[in-house]
Amino acid sequence: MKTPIPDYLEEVLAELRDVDDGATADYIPELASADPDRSALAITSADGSTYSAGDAEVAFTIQSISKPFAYAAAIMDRGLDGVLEVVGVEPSGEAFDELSLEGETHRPKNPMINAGAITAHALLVGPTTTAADRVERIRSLCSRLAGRELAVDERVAASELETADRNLAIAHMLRTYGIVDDPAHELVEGYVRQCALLVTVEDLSMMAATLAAGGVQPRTGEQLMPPEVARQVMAVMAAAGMYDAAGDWLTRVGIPAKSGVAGGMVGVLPDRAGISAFSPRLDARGNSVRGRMAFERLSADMGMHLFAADRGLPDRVELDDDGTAATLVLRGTVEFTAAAQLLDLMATLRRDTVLLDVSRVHTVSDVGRRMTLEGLRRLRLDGVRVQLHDPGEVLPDPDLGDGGRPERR
Ligand SMILES: NC(=O)CC[C@H](N)C(=O)O
Repeated sequence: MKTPIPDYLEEVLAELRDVDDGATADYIPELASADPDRSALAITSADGSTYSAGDAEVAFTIQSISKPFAYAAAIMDRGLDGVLEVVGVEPSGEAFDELSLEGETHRPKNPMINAGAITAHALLVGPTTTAADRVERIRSLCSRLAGRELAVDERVAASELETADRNLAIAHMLRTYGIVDDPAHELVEGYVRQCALLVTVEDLSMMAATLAAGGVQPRTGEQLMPPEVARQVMAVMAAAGMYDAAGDWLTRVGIPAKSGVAGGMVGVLPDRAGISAFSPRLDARGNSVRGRMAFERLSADMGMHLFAADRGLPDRVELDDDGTAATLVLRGTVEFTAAAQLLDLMATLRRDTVLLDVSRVHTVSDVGRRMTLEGLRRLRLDGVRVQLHDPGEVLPDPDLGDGGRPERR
């Protein structure tokens, strides 16, 4: 069998295919000409499995999604206190490119709006750094987070620089209050090149999954930032990642997220997954229209709202295999992560008989149940004899779609 998660992501995208509200960003000429119909989704679980659908191979510029990662790098390079001295953590309730600072301190309100992001960029590496070293710092960190070498799209960077009056105004404003010292043009050029890093949805989901896993890149196992830094970044994303839509987003979708004007979007679910979407048409606030709708659907379907308190103990799955028959043992609470692991195991097993043992499971979420039954259904379609050991009835009425049931053991 084949794991059904990409099929599900395809289905979410298919449902959004006719949505053509919004428009590509027009203040950066190179972005205005992007193909607006592209769309893609990806999820990387906290254990490093990536599932994607749609135009997953298309690269686009990271734009503002670089901000949380540059903030992480600035904290690692200067310490949290050093960063908090010049950039706050309060939601601004304003547009991303607003020329605004806190009243008394003159700090930018948070690192997710441009004023705070340009300041965080200025903090990279150390006080006597060159512009090129700052860009290399963020490029190399993002590359290690994504698990492959990322490059700057110099055409997009050059195009944005031609129309960068607003960001230049922000940098000059920051200089007048002594928040940054470097020449405004140099800072904006570096920041714009940071925003022009080319990524795919799979890269973004892996970068987000690293935050979700407390700074450990789930595929390489490398600790790329201390857990406290990952936590700080995710908390600021929750407070301010969606700019002036942050409160609406956090209550409705419940996934700390960050969007970019090229149409990308990432979300983080601590201990669970990194999620990403791509679709270039933006709403008035600069967030991808289809991306927003895809996140709403994923959150609702998969029970991903951060404040839905129904998770219980961490879940897991184990395999007991004697060569002809395999027993899959689920434990704890079964929601997306354990069910995705279960489906991955089912997809690689080549056995005549598969017994699913749920005797040690205490709760199965709705998404856990649907994913588990779909896996059993697909195994049976492949001609596998499927059996279920469920003395506690945690999977009541296990209909495999066609009215059939697994054999009871
Ligand atoms: N929201 C965004 O993605 C904005 C990023 C863009 N480079 C800018 O600074 O205007």
